[in-house]
Amino acid sequence: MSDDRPAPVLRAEGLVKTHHGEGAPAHAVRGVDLCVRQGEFVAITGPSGAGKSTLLHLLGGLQRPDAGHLWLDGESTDTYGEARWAVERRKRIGIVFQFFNLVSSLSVADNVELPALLAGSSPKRARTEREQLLAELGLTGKERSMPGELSGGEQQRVALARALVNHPPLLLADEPAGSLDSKGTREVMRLLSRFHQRGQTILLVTHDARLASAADRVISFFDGRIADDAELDGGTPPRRSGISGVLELKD
Ligand SMILES: Nc1ncnc2c1ncn2[C@@H]1O[C@H](COP(=O)(O)OP(=O)(O)OP(=O)(O)O)[C@@H](O)[C@H]1O
Repeated sequence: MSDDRPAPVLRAEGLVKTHHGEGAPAHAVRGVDLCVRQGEFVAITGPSGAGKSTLLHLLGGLQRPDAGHLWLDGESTDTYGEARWAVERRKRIGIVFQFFNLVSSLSVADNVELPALLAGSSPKRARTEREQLLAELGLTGKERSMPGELSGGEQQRVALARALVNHPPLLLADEPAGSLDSKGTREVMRLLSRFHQRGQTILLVTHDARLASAADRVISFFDGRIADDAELDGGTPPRRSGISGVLELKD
């Protein structure tokens, strides 16, 4: 049977992650199957402690699953170690976090250019990419500023520029508006929507259902599992596996 849907950018099967802290083990991700296709804007929403951030960390290779498999652009990540993950992430996955995670000792320009240089871009190319992105994100003139001199909203826009400078096929965003005021929140969501409209594949984690409504597919995450998966804006709804809440999206 032919399948004319866009190719999967990311596919996960049977992901499991338990955190072993001081108290009882936290079963943060209990078996997740997921497929994100090129051009999708997917929001993962759910209550605090549901396991959303852990799932995003697994999908971005920032943590390793206890069980399960993950493919990026159809390529298995099973054999990736830390170093390989760092290389692949630089090329394939941009990540923005709630608290920006900019390098405080580097200027705005250097924060944005660094991942491009690490990925092998020439200084000229890194500079051109940085200039274009900062202009697009309304940050022209802030190049020489240090992150601590910027508002939260501006810092998150710098983080967005840094995440996108290598044109990664996938953007992961973990509560990107979680530490912003309502103006900063609107701005970040507007920018995510704009990049999505241009074809950027985005996976957004948020506890805020209003922010999730900017996406075209919303996954409800509860107690380490996918409880619901819904297309908001037409398209073919993903297949569901019923009450277990675990998606079955085999290609
Ligand atoms: N590094 C860790 N060590 C121990 N337990 C952890 C760790 N990270 C997360 N947890 C636990 O795993 C569970 C899921 O946490 P996670 O941060 O993934 O949820 P979340 O849905 O993103 O929550 P929030 O919306 O509050 O960020 C929680 O019980 C949390 O306390």
